[in-house]
Amino acid sequence: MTPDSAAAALRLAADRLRAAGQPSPEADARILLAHVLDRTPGSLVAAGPPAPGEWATFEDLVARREAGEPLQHLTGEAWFRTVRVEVGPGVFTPRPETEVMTGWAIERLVELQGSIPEPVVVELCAGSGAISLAIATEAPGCRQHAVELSSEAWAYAARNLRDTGVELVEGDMADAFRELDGTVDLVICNPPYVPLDAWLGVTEEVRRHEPALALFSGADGLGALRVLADVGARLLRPGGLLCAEHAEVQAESAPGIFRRHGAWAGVRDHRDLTGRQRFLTATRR
Ligand SMILES: C[S@@+](CC[C@H](N)C(=O)[O-])C[C@H]1O[C@@H](n2cnc3c(N)ncnc32)[C@H](O)[C@@H]1O
Repeated sequence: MTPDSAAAALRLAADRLRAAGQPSPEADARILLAHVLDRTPGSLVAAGPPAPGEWATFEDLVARREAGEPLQHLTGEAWFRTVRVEVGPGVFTPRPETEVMTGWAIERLVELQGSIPEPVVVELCAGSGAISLAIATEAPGCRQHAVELSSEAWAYAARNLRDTGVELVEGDMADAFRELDGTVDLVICNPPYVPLDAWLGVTEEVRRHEPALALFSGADGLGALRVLADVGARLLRPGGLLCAEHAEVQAESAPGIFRRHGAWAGVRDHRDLTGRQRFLTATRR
């Protein structure tokens, strides 16, 4: 039977999600009902009872969430800093920890715009394109390029970056943008980095629903970061900046790759909003 109010629908859904072991049952129920009713979660208090068709759709989404489908796959969207991106099966859902690294890049680009009219930016491992879209939105006026290896993920990025002017290429970062060698002002990358022995520490939801190509990169998880140290050195002009995300357990090993490389100066590691060491920055010598 259709519940007689939005509040009753939310209570029923939250009870089901709690019983299924979902960690945020109330928040998930609100986001799903808001999605079905095409409202913001904050405006649900003013919503009337769902119509029978809306209730059927909501129940279906709640059942899929009970079964462990990511919330963002059910709504088809994820928020990243100031932007919304389309996500779903086949593409990595952008994470809050990456927002801090992207903020570091945006601050540097805004500073650079004081002396360089159109800074050149390259994003490697673009996934949904969330990082490039945030840069295009928050530091407009840069000349932006992005590359993604997976054709499924590339298709999401192509939709998310349409109308931004970002040049988006499907391919391997190892060979990307050779025509820009030595001219780029900033390289940003959130590569795959989960060490294989951390596989069991990855939640079942992530293991089942995130593409393996987005997560893993060799036994120690550092394969893509080693490639990045070479590719960044090739692309950046002297004094150009690089930032790259890594796992907390790589707080020594990931910056170590750049310190030992020879092309990099000023290698530093940074913390995310929860205080964990999650991204490195370096300057091209
Ligand atoms: C952790 S995800 C990050 C996606 C996005 N930048 C973000 O922060 O949400 C890593 C991405 O790198 C892509 N990738 C893996 N190896 C790559 C390579 N050699 N060249 C380009 N992209 C690669 C994966 O397909 C995946 O989309």
